Amino acid sequence: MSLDVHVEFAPRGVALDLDVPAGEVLAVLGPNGAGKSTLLGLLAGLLRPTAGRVVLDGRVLAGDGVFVPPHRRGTALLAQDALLFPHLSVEANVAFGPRSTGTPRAQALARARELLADVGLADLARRRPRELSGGQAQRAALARALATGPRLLLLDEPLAALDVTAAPQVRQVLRRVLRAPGRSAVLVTHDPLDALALADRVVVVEDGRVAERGPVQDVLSRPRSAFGAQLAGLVLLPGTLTAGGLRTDDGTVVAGAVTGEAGERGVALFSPTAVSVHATDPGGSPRNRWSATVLDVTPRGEVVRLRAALGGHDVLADLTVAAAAELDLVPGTVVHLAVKATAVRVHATP
Ligand SMILES: Nc1ncnc2c1ncn2[C@@H]1O[C@H](COP(=O)(O)OP(=O)(O)OP(=O)(O)O)[C@@H](O)[C@H]1O
Repeated sequence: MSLDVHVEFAPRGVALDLDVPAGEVLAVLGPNGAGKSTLLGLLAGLLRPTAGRVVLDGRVLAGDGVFVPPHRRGTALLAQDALLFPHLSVEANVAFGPRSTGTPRAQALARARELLADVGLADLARRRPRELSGGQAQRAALARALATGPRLLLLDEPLAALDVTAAPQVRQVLRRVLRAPGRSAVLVTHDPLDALALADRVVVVEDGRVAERGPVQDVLSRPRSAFGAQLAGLVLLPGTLTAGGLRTDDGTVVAGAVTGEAGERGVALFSPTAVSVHATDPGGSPRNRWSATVLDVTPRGEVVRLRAALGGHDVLADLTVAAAAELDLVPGTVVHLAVKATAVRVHATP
């Protein structure tokens, strides 16, 4: 599967160019109203482009006078809310798509149970949707989306409606499902962690246009667009997961809350506001204490942003102007950075 998109939707000022090579997951990030949902609508066949084309695997889905309706596109959409049929059991919800395209009942149910097992819901197959938690319902909706055997999965903020305990579980399930061979997807999200954990590449959409694109870690660590820069409020340290965090390739040990298995590649991520800066090793409770070399200092409104080299990586820290004045932050100075382990998220990446 490969997706080639060059579309306009004039009523909303949207004109987007993007492609998804076979087997890749593309994250679409951008501010409110940028055109992300419009893009998914154009891909799913809910909106008809005013110009341009959507081509999936060499087949024109929209454009050149062609408009393939949603149910014939080979795409499946997973929305923020699970939207399960309330009167059907979970397994009947999952079997619904295959049944409606003529798959015999027994076969559709068998496939539904397999998919429910894949998303960790084998034991809940006979329940009604109202008897599921939000995270379980979203996993059932994912199984239902997969049941039609889509060539392209479209995910619209799939974790946004979930609470802080359910989101990591569903993110893990999504990660496994999206990494299955040959699976391609477009994932609209607000959360850079979703992009890091689930996607190969990212496009940042602003004002209906692609503002930047590239591998997720590149865009998030060296953003060029305004929205990307907003996300770049984050520090990203790539490395290998350990039981309690991550070790970078140059040996920095980072403690944090880990999602994933020791030995997997991943990133540690934290906010520059979580970093405290000291002239001498502060000792004490924060579990992450590193020495780093000052690269530069930039005023940013109320705070001063310090960029320092930690091994081969840049770390950012936001300090008050008073704190910055007390420290001698000239380039080349060695400073001590401290970050509480509770402020650090470590996640496996594709
Ligand atoms: N149903 C609609 N009718 C008319 N205009 C719309 C409609 N939905 C969205 N728009 C407009 O189209 C533009 C793109 O909106 P879209 O919903 O695609 O953005 P988005 O990036 O998905 O935003 P969000 O992150 O808030 O969901 C915005 O200017 C929006 O106001």
